[in-house]
Amino acid sequence: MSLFPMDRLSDAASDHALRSPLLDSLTDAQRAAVCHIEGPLLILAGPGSGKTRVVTHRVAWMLASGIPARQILALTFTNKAADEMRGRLERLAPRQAVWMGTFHRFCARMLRSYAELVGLRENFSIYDTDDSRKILQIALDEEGIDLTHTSPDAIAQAISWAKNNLVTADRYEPRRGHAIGGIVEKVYPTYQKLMLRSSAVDFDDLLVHVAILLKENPEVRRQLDERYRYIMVDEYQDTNLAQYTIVRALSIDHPNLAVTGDPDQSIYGWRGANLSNILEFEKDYPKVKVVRLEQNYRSTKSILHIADQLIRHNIRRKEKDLFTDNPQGNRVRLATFPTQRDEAETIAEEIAHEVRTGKRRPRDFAIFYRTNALSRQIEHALREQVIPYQIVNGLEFYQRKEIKDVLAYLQLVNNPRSDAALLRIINTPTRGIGKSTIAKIQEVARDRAIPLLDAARMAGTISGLAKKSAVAVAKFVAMLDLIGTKATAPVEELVGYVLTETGYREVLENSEAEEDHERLANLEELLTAASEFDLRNPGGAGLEQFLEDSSLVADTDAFESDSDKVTMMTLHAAKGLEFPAVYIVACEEGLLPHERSRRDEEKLEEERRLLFVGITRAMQDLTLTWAQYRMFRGQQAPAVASSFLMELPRHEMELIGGNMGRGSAPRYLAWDEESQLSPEDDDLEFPPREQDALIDAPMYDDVNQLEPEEMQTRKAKESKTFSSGIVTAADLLAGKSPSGGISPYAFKHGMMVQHPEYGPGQIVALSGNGAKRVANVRFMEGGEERKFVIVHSKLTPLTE
Ligand SMILES: Nc1ncnc2c1ncn2[C@@H]1O[C@H](COP(=O)(O)OP(=O)(O)OP(=O)(O)O)[C@@H](O)[C@H]1O
Ligand SMILES: [Mg+2]
Repeated sequence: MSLFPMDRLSDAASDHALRSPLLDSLTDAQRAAVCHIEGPLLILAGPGSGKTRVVTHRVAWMLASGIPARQILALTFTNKAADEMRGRLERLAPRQAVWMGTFHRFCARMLRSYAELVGLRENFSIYDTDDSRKILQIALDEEGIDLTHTSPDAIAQAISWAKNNLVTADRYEPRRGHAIGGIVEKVYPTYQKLMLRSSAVDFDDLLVHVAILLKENPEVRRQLDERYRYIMVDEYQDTNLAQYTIVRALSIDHPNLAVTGDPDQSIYGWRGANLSNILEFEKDYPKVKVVRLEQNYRSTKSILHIADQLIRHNIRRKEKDLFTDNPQGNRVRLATFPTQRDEAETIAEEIAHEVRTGKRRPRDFAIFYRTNALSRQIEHALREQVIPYQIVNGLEFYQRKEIKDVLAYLQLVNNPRSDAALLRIINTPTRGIGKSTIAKIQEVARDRAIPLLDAARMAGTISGLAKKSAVAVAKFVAMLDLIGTKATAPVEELVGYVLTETGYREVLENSEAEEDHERLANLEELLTAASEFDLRNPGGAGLEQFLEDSSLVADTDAFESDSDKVTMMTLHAAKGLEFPAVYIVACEEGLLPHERSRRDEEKLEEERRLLFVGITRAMQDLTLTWAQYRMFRGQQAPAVASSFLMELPRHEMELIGGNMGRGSAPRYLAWDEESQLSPEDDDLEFPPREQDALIDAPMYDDVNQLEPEEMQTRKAKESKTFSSGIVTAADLLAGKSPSGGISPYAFKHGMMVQHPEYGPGQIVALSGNGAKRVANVRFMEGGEERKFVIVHSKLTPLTE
């Protein structure tokens, strides 16, 4: 590319900078950041201000300045972000081998070179959550721990938390009062031991191993610091201690570290991200140049204003001003729906309408939600409208059973020590190796501290093992060895071989079941993925890389930015992206903010940032929605509008009940004028956040997990339930429940209440969720205590 003649750059860089077309499209502040190459740099700025754009341009600028591509490292939070950056860079400076990718990918790559230094083999496996849970279970069994009061998930999370904070197994000390600490203390070292024995790592290990590697091997650290002289980290606000340590270790001799971040968009605290990493950057690197970007290029004034009003409610933040020269745009919409079904169907109809009238294309739309389970109903509605959509959750494909099975065979070929892989397929497809046989093999492995496959090889000599079983195991081992002979074949060939040799394909082909046909189709898709991989890696012997790629598919990877489809994703996955029209659904208490944050102000602030991230993805149109009833564990439960909605300047928004207008006809309820709040209603008090009674809002993670038949009955129930109590949006926003009473969450412990028959009393206990929320009231007269299901009761509060 001849845009930036190198010889003119060195001395008169800034002069040249003003003339380079590469820099033309940047503001002064952005240009200052792009051209600051030597020394630490902190780009601190709000959403849509061009941080990511600066990183990309900066890479192009460095290349133009003569810095070799191999010295540049750009770390992103998601593969998607890296892909996008690569795409942008390709346009600015084609065919340059700059390393761009996620921390996890970078660490996987480092570990391949230095595996032995951390006790792994070069061909180590990367276990996904499923596989690591299997190992955790073995560790629990080995330690003889029976989980009664906690779950493997909770233990796994505690271990993950420790790892992200670089607390290794030998240094783990349970916190006082931490209920599961004692279990973690026992099981964490065993889990690690088993992982090493399998020559496997979990996602967190990738980071921890590299952080420790750099800490304990000064020479390696020095070499890598030398190699990666220019490092950039986008979304730095979401780095955890392990990531921080890695970046820091690589920027000591060459402190050319540029990070971008927005503390208001820090949304991974629950995973150990540490906001102080960005806030203390200036302390770590006293000579840092700080660049602030204040202009937003993404959103309309309306959208930006709403975002700003929301985030102001966070106390733990530095205030910053963001402005935009973009037009005012449409008002942000706040829509209330009777049920989740209405919500889904109306959104789908509206999108269909805009697509059919040629106003927008499917890819202009994005729908965000707090948890994945919320997507099902919307998917259904979009399918009904024949609108193409993609769910951005790459795990989906690689999490499918048949895919994981076949990958497990490949994993064993690549790393015969992989116990999780062996356990997965030793009897899949069924080949007469039962549970007790597997248990015996496990016993031998444990006693001799050897991998399961090695124990399986000894089947003939294992005492107490029936001859038939021993033969089955021997056959299995022989088959694996046979597949192993193809290890260096192109991956597509190897996959095909596995499908035939194991009988996997045959079993599915002979099956009448529809789902087995679907499985076959998925395996065809895997073959396609393998052949594409082979094309990209013509050298062959790419099995290890293929496995690495498929296990590092994070949930934002499946995003196809070029395809013309509506995008559906969680708010977490939406980070860094932008769309012309955005819907954020299910803005309800218990969901957003999530139930988990209910008693923790810091977590609540993180939830608010999450909504802030969602809002600031929108370029032109933004709609926030909630439904008065949502299905929860098969029951329609009354929902309560998110307290965050109450923090928005509703008089500046378009408030809609049920029907969202814009061309589509009202479908469900004739919401009248009343349902729209007027500016004076702004002082309506919706259940104050701090109150205790705002608890127990249901968790919706398992909403929509129902079987189709069940769905039918539920739907019938749903419409029945709903018709029994319709209230206006205004009522609901005011905190009134569908029964016409006050929201069950407006009652708190100790509150004085009035009952028409029993007179005044005090709430002495509260329990249950939503429609089943119960208050125990002790009445003044006679001191009698009575229980009430709040939504059906005639209780009214006497005190606020
Ligand atoms: N100087 C500019 N001129 C024109 N468009 C710009 C400029 N700077 C940024 N943009 C555009 O604004 C949008 C937002 O930029 P970008 O994604 O880099 O912001 P960001 O700060 O990384 O946002 P986020 O915090 O959400 O990740 C992009 O479409 C980008 O191309
Ligand atoms: Mg960005």
